[in-house]
Amino acid sequence: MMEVNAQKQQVGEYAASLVHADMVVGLGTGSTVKYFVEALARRVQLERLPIRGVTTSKCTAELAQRLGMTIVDIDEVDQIDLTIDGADRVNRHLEGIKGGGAALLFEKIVARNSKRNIWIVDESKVCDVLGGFPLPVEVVQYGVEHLMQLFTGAQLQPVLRRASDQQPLVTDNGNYIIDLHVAQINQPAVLADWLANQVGVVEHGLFLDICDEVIVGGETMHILTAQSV
Ligand SMILES: O=C[C@H](O)[C@H](O)[C@H](O)COP(=O)(O)O
Repeated sequence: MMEVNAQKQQVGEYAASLVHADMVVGLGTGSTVKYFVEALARRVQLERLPIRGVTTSKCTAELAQRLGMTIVDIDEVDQIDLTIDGADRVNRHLEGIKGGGAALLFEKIVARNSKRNIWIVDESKVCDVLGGFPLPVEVVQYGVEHLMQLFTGAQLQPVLRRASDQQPLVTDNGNYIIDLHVAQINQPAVLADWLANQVGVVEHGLFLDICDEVIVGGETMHILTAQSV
């Protein structure tokens, strides 16, 4: 089996080849997207590729700017042509769990405003039923303990995400993340609706009806589409 980082590099570099001149490109977040941004920045330099990027986190914005890419605010563009992002889990219906890197809110806003969304993943991320990775939920800080109790009562096994200093992790938007340790999410749409309706929840990491294609790394890199299900 091809090593995981090699797969991330493989799909990141392939995704960079999908970008064309004059595109507005959504730049996701994470260790897989890092390879994509680096490869795209090389194309920008070598080919003088005129593109503009919209970022999904401070981390990606810093990387892209350091590599010389032109970054614009999402409100400066009418639409994003193509967004390339990673995912923590994806099933064969192209539904995913995202937010392992705490960037789910901006990622979902960028995705919803993109004409086309492509995810790049190593093969360990593909599953039949979503699960096996905690589902991140971004919540406002105020009243977080009450949300924790609500989630506990709903058998969602919540854990407040902490930073390396053991303080609650604060997102780019000043919120907290609660990770729900659900072994299998059999009805993602039902859970997504329920989460979206809870006061204090800003956004959840279930990305449904968003992704158009998934590029999966491995010895035989392949592409999952809605048609291939
Ligand atoms: O918040 C982070 C994002 O949703 C990432 O795209 C996701 O966690 C995948 O990251 P990685 O490529 O590092 O596994």
